[in-house]
Amino acid sequence: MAASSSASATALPYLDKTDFLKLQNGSDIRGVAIDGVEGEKVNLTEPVAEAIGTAFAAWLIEKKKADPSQHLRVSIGYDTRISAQLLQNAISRGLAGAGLEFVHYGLASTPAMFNSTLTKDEAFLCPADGSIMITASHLPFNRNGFKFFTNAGGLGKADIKDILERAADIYNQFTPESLKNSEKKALLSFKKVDYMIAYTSDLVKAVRKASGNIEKPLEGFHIVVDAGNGAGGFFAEKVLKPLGARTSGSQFLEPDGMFPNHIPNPEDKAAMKAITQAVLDNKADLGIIFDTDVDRSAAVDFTGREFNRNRLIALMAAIVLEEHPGTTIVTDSVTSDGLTTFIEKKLGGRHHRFKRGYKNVIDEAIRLNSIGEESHLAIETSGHGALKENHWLDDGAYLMVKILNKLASARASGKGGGSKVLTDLIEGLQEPAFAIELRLKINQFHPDLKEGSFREYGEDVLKQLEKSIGSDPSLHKAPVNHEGIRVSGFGGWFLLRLSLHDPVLPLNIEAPSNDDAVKLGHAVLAAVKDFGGLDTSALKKFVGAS
Ligand SMILES: O=P(O)(O)OC[C@H]1O[C@H](O)[C@H](O)[C@@H](O)[C@@H]1O
Repeated sequence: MAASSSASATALPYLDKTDFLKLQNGSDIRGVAIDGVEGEKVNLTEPVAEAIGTAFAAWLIEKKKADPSQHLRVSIGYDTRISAQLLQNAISRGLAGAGLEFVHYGLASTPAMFNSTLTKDEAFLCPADGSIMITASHLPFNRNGFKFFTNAGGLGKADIKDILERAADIYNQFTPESLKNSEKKALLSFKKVDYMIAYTSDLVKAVRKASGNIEKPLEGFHIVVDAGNGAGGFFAEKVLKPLGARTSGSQFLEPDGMFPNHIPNPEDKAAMKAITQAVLDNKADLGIIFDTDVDRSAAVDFTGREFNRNRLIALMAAIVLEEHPGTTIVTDSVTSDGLTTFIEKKLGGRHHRFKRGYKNVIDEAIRLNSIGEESHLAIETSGHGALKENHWLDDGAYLMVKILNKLASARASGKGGGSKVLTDLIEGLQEPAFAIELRLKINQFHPDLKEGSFREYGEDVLKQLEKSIGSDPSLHKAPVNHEGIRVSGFGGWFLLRLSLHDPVLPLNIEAPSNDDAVKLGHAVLAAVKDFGGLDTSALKKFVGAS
């Protein structure tokens, strides 16, 4: 392990609970880990990360009702961000200081880290009692953060708040001696394994099994991967090649935390354009793209048609509903009306449109199963997706495995090669001619906001919108809606809701034409225009009122 800079610290700057709570991002921790962006001060320092490590240890000991002699084991992995190793070493010191064992996995994916809590194999020092992924997903290079797992899944919002509150107390009790002591302990207990071997071999086995135990079920397929210089490069080498696929033309597989080619994010237009181009240039059968830490993915068929957002959900729903007829597909709130029709009328399933947030969607699917409604797939337009058969693990790589299974089994049953089998699966999906997302910022410093509570202010905006559409006969509020205000009209719909993390009201509009979308935009603008703390400039520009 690298030497610590924190251990030489004499006095750390005082930080209170609020400083720590600012690092919470829903069910993740995220902050600025290194300098390099003007105006963005580092707040995820090494001592802060060390305190978070100790706090997670305390949380885990309580959760597992472990006694101190048990030495719980925690696996730690990271994506390609340049601050990864510093944070890994700091959080390891925090765990070691609290008497826990830790195992470094090095470059890994978020789903692999969760998987390490389920794997039963002492050769890989598994199962881990807890697991930490160091990642900030698709955010810029200077950010980083942590996701935590136990075998019960990813930690939720309340757990993260608890850990950050504990971390604030721990941080303020650090002394030069205690920091030195945890560094010594960490050096003594350092262990490293290449867990990605275990994880990728599970993925390979899954595809072989689905094809009827053929060793190279993807022989003859040409599949290109775009990892955007994130952690997903392993998929070409360690999954596709052993299965027999040709992967030439794959791009940006090398780890580079400056992300020099494009943002690793299947929701990003430039990223999707890059993989589409790679498919067409290489005349490949299929393209696969991942986000930085591989919990999100998307694909591209041989004609360059993107399987992302609603189309990815439609494709996954078609695959899952073949295996589990009638099952419920849980999705996020910004999915299209056409997707509902497709899932319910064409595939014979039920579409349960829930809230935004991958954890919300997964937890809802688990809840439905617990009350007797069968659900096998929880998936977001963002490319996050989890299947019941895969322990509800939020795993972009496993979504792609399901697609590969389909290719391999179609070929094995003589239905031909290529990815047309996938394209055919979503035939009949109606897509809106026009779709847009506008993000309306709430100015937290505006005098209209009482004590800066943007949530309350956002709720007031939503209430006003609800009132206003009630008096417009061309607009109809969705009878069932779990988040924000969803309204149909002019052949389309809009949804205004509070962002999960930011002082923002995202507005999604889908309509048969730009003109219809503008009419829906006008309806929203008319309702919210008097809210001085809401920045409606993007909406005004869209409807041509600026
Ligand atoms: O509410 P928003 O700001 O649009 O963000 C919502 C999104 O945030 C993160 O990216 C989560 O990983 C997604 O699961 C979630 O859907």
